[in-house]
Amino acid sequence: MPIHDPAPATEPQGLSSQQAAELLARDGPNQLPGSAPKSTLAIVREVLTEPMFLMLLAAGGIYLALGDKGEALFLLGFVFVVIGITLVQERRTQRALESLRALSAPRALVLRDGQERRIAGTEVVCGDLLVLHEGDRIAADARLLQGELEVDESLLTGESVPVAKLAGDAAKPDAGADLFASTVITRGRGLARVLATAGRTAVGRIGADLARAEAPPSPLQQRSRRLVRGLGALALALALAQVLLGWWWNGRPLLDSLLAGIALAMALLPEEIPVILTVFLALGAWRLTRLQVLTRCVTAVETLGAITVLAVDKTGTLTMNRMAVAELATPTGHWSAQDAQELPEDFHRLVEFGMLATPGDPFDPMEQAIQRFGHDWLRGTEHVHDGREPVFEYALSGEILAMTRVYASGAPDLHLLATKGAPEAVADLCHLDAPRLAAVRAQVDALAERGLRVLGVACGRWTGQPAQAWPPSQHDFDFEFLGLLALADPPRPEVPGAIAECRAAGVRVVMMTGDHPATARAIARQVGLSERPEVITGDEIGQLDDATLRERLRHVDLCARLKPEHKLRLVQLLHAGGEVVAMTGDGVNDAPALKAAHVGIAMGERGTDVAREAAALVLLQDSFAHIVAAVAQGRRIDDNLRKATRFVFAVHLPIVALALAPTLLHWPALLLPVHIVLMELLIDPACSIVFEAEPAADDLMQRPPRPVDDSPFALRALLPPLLQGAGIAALLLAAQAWLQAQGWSQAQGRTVVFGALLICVPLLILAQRNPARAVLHRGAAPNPWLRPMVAAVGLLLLAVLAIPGLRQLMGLAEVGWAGLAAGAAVLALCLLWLELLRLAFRSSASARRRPGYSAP
Ligand SMILES: Nc1ncnc2c1ncn2[C@@H]1O[C@H](COP(=O)(O)OP(=O)(O)OP(=O)(O)O)[C@@H](O)[C@H]1O
Ligand SMILES: [Cu+]
Repeated sequence: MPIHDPAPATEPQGLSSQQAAELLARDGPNQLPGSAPKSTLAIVREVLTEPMFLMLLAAGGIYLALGDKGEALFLLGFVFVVIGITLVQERRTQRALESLRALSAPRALVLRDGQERRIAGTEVVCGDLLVLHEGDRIAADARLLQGELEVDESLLTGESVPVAKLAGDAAKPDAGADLFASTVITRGRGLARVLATAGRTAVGRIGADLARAEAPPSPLQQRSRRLVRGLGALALALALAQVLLGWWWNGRPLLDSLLAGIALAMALLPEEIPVILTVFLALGAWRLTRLQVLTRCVTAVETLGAITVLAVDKTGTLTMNRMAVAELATPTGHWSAQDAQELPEDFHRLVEFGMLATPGDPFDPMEQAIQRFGHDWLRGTEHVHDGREPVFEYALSGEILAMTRVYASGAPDLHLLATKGAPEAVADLCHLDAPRLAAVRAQVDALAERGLRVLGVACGRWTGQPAQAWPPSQHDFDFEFLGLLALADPPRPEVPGAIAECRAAGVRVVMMTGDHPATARAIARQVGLSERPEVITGDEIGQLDDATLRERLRHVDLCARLKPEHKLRLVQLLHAGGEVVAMTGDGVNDAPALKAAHVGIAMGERGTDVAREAAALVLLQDSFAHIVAAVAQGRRIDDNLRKATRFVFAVHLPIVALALAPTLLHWPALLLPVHIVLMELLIDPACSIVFEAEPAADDLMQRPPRPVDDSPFALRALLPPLLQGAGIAALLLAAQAWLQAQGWSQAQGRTVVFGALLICVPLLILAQRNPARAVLHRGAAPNPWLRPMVAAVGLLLLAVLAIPGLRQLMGLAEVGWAGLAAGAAVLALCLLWLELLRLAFRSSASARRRPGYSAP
């Protein structure tokens, strides 16, 4: 093996875009079969098996049997309306989910026309050159041509130990250079040529189902399922009671009683609840994409609103990740780039070895900054060694925060070493004596205090037999300490505002960084993250037991020099302490912590595939402000979910009461199936469209996070709407009784009651909006769907009152001005009841409100 680097013959070009397009057309997209979107047919089939639909059919059938063709046609006509609404809703939801899936589909970095290009994984074709980095999921079967990799192939082999891959020949089969689609690179970089795509890959052949396993149901989903099951059973029992009571007790014909039972069951079935959940979360996720936040796990949308701790890394999230070397320090001197005209000779060796310790064409912005700096300030000197490749490399590891590159020299058994890394680690490698160590520490602190990221640089020589066995550790060399490179990375301008917003919202922000404590503290001060200067480091964390660490965590917002396993432990401890934790991360090693957090957030721009796949959310633009905006969006969705749930309960109670009470009171039937179907037709879109579009409350980010286990289905949450509904039911029943006593016909009474009930739908929508405002108050941010909803109710009412055929079909009668007056009076009383309830609950709520948020 030659010691001197064989210069690459030509720069690899990759395919041309035209070749790639032709190959794509010939071979088809690089996609494993499976996961096709739901077809219209499947949706229709789903609708056809829904209880609501079956009951509509049954009711229509009974009307036919009774010889009431008009009613039968009317109900069967609704069947189509119901299918239509469901289809539209499903399509909306599906579209939202599909656009998410398309965005989160795997991507690949390829060389095309000689340029690196990031394309969708499905567009990779045979012959493409893949540029591979640590943390990538390989897009297709390929052969490694350049570089060295370690790959996790557990997906194929079940073997969890990473496999080493060495560059091989593109033409010859070579097991050591073969890469397989869907396996993950855990270390290294490389260039590989694609050999097979789609179903022709190794995974494709074994038919592995890589579609992400469905996430387990969230607590909210579990609760809603339990509720739906309970209400369903109740509906069945009450409907049965209704039939039997009507038949035996009231002596009505069986078919009539059956109709009444079906009507009651329709009113009771809580089919809106699951619809609300799916629609709100799916559309919520879709709305988040507009904030450049991609949702990989839809239930995270709901958890976002309950976040109490936001654990963020520093570089790229709080800062711009736009690094530049700002200052240099050697044991004897200090240099600052500001106002400098030239770089004195004394600093040349420091910069030269800083560059030698860095790949020539680096991926890491920090390393790019070092190369850029060197090229700017050492231009024309003999210290720049472009194109010189090391013969061996020691990578950065958890144990030693430094990396060494080994170069061949002119002499056959002499090698030059260049090292850079965390200053402590480099000083340690150089075995500095106590006074020199103290001097370096003072220099590091002074630089870090200004928010700079500090790296130590050292050089070394090694005389030994090359290429046979390299010493196992960097500690086996002798190094000479050259000095410090200090890099500036300015804070993002939007971060201080976003952090203030978090504080107002009762969300604690904790910094978890791998950087030096003093740098962490300085950046935290610059962005206003914490007034508490205390920093806890990874080493300290390693020495504390869980109880002590949890106690410390209450008072410390800054965690520095963390390794990934520390991050995992911190997240778990916060979790165990009752916090709801969102955490950002980007590296391969961050994946476990991202999974452990309630909401793992991967940084899309610099994040690895592995981090993305472990996270629930992916930021398409790495900015802290987007996270905070997403939290606000999560809170809004949670609010609206609660409003819609309250509405469902409030509006169904009067319907149920008006269907059930007449049987118990020996009255003739008041609400018929047609009425109930008409009501349901209004309720469905009210839930899934009007409430979904409800704008955020003004105090959304000024109140503490909701408790995690605060269920929207708890009795405490449902008491106000149940009382609203009960009051309205009582008023409507009283109206019917009073009108009958005044000698109005049964149909006239029903007309007044049904008309009032219709108008109560928009009233009840308004009543769920903001308890701080009167029911009829116009909110500051209007809901675009409110007017159409009110108009629809008005038109419907007008139609059933004014069109004689329709009126007769619905069992209604002309009521005249007296009827209108009676209806208006009932509605006024309903409104009064809603207002009284609102005021009562508001004062009890403000008495109960917790005294502000106190940091745990
Ligand atoms: N390419 C590198 N070469 C040498 N040292 C490095 C390199 N990358 C990181 N280090 C050292 O390792 C330390 C930890 O790096 P790490 O990448 O874990 O930080 P981080 O978690 O990215 O920090 P942050 O939270 O700011 O994003 C750095 O402070 C630096 O001293
Ligand atoms: Cu309903």
